[in-house]
Amino acid sequence: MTPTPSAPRPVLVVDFGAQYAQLIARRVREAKVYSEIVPHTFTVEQMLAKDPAAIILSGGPSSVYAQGAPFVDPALFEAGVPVLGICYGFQAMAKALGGTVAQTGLSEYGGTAVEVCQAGALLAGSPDQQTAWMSHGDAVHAAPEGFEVLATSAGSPVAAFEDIGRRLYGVQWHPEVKHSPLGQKALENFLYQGAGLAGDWTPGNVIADQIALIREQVGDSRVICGLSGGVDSSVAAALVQQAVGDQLTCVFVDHGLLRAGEVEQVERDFVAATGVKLVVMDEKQRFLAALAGHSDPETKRKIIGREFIRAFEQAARDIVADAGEHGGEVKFLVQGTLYPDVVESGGGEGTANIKSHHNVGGLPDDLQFSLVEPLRALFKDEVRAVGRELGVPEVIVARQPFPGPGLGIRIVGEITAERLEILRAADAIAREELTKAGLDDEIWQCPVVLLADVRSVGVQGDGRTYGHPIVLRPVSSEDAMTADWTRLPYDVLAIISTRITNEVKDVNRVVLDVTSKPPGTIEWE
Ligand SMILES: Nc1ncnc2c1ncn2[C@@H]1O[C@H](COP(=O)(O)OP(=O)(O)OP(=O)(O)O)[C@@H](O)[C@H]1O
Ligand SMILES: O=c1[nH]c(=O)c2[nH+]cn([C@@H]3O[C@H](COP(=O)(O)O)[C@@H](O)[C@H]3O)c2[nH]1
Ligand SMILES: NC(=O)CC[C@H](N)C(=O)O
Ligand SMILES: [Mg+2]
Repeated sequence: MTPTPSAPRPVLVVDFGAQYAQLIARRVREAKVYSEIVPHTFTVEQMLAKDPAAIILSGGPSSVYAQGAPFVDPALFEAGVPVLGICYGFQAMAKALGGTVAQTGLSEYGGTAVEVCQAGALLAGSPDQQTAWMSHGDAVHAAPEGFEVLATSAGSPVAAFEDIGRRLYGVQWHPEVKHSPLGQKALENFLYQGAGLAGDWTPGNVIADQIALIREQVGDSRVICGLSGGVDSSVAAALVQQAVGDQLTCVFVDHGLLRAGEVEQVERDFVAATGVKLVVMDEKQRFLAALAGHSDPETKRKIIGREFIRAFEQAARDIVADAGEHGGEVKFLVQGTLYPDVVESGGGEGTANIKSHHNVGGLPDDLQFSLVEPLRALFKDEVRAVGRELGVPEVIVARQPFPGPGLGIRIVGEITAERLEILRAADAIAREELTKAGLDDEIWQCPVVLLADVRSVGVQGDGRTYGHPIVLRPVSSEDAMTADWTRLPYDVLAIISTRITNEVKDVNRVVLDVTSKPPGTIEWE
């Protein structure tokens, strides 16, 4: 498999199990510096192999002095790479370099007053007194030799420090959260002054770089793109089309797990809007047969991932056959894979496997295609920015996400044609009413889920029913890594509930999911 082309020199965020590692990476990108997350199990060599422009050590739940706590190899500080430690990362840095860290007896959670004794480079532009958002029980009591103490707070004798000569910096608080009003300023001080970075990266930079990389990777071969009509694959297809023109054919797989009206919409609107060559594969029977009898979410995801590839292989054979003797092999498969798909699938870099996204962790071992994934390093809102810059129509760029495995991961239980029909009907009603109420822009997406293995007693038309519940899962999010449930108006919920229970057979109850992510994920499987 040909590796995906490389990204620019990254600022690595080393994740010590922080709630906010993603957020740190995003804030760095907002400062126009490219950033990636790596697990703390990465060795110094593995980090340096990525040629980092700087390194940020994240917070984390452990205590640096506890047995088995993750630690920082002091060799990292000898490598000449600028480093910023945040909270746990700050404490780990202090300990590794000979400072002392202990419990203070005064934990600081939430907005905390910080006194800046000298601003130095890291806190340049900060007033003497500021509020910063803290979340810790341990504190640095003595800074390592060579460091200047920049700030203190009631519970943190050393709340920030720096060693300008060695380009090492640290803060006890969380500059990445919006509740630290001067947080972004401190991060930018680190990136621009501390690490001397230019701040000239934007998601739009990706376009020229990726077009060049795609040309280099693909040469004059034929390419297919798995196209769903969603944001990611549409933007990926637009990029590849700019790079290699009509070497590209888009392949839309109708796996029978789509929502009502979706095939028609992609066939008609997408082609009209973009002019791409599109092949539609009717693979409903293949997927249904392969999924029969399976109810475990990961098993379903792996089957769907595998069958997608089988369908792409068939499409590739068809394309070659159609082209006759003029046709070369189709060696490349373009996918609209994003950074969150990679992170959640375990990323192959030591992060936990939350769920196997069909296009990453769900790929079969015998994959023959080389993957072309120009958006693999980006978050969704960044992909939308790239799409807008490429001129992809707003109706596509602004679309709510819909997962590749579709309704297959929204039926909790075994997938059957009958259950798909029930869910498709309920989903169509929810979407219609949300659109009618003008709520589409307010929500990120609203999965509608059928609890196929659950039944409850109801009363309809004076008779007893024993039907299934439908779950509504409206969420708001910036990048799908974290989400909150959307507070939909009660009257809209009431209409949806009444219509679903009246119009969809076998459904006698509608429930609302009021869980944020974490702890719940957006989809139920
Ligand atoms: N029905 C489909 N036919 C062909 N390829 C698909 C289909 N569904 C998903 N894919 C492929 O899997 C990738 C991941 O799917 P995903 O749903 O994350 O992205 P998307 O559909 O492009 O965008 P969005 O997240 O906005 O729905 C897609 O980018 C596309 O390459
Ligand atoms: O293409 C996809 N293939 C998948 O296997 C998959 N699983 C989840 N999703 C979508 O990803 C986002 C985050 O979802 P979760 O909170 O459920 O992990 C949400 O937008 C989900 O709809 C998927 N998209
Ligand atoms: N948020 C953090 O990184 C906390 C660090 C450490 N666990 C403490 O309590 O001090
Ligand atoms: Mg999709």
